[in-house]
Amino acid sequence: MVDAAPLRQGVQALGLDLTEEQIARLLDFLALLQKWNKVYNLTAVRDPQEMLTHHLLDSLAAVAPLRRHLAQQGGAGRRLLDVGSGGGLPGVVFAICCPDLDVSCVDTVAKKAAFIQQAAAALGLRNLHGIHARVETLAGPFDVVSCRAFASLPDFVNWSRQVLAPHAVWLAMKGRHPQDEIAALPVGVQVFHVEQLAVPGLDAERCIVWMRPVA
Ligand SMILES: C[S@@+](CC[C@H](N)C(=O)[O-])C[C@H]1O[C@@H](n2cnc3c(N)ncnc32)[C@H](O)[C@@H]1O
Repeated sequence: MVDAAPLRQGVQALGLDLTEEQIARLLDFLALLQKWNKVYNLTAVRDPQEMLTHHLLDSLAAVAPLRRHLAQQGGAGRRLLDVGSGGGLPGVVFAICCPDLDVSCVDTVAKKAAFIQQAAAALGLRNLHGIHARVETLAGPFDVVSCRAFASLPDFVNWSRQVLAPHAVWLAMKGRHPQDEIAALPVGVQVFHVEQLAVPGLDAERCIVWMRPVA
């Protein structure tokens, strides 16, 4: 089991405002991930401390930028699609931290989508859904389409373009600034912000590439 203290410290370092219930849900999610990873092979990361930094805090680093974007868009009832979500990263973390956001996690692997459904029930998250499909086959509309450790930026936008609502954006979590991938983006996709992230306890470069379609 992971102790709550390092998570609390990380959340504080990120300047995130989370309730006790949200902290408890994050810890419960980590416990579920550890338990079912042994059966389902959800992630290659097995060490509990590493799961905390490399998965939970890494995903939490994108929460403040996401909340800011949602606040700018205004209004509740927004829908996010997390593409190639695997064991639910960052989708489940977004669903816990943004209760007004409806989050769907899509993955081609059935047991991963089933795990998300199971996590939604176990954690009491009515705003979380697991979808077993290839993203290319989905229809939207979604207001935000996210991914982490998924594919190159050109593949990500080409495979998910059809699900975008009007004024929707892509939120791609990346390591180092992916200059080559940005240069290879198709015409009609604009990068409007590359936002650097600092993950507590992780000495690695992280960023969000924010993109939108342009006429
Ligand atoms: C490297 S994992 C990343 C998982 C998670 N996002 C993370 O950060 O830990 C990539 C995931 O994308 C899924 N995937 C690959 N191609 C896909 C597609 N076309 N549509 C949906 N999921 C896909 C794989 O099954 C895998 O679970």
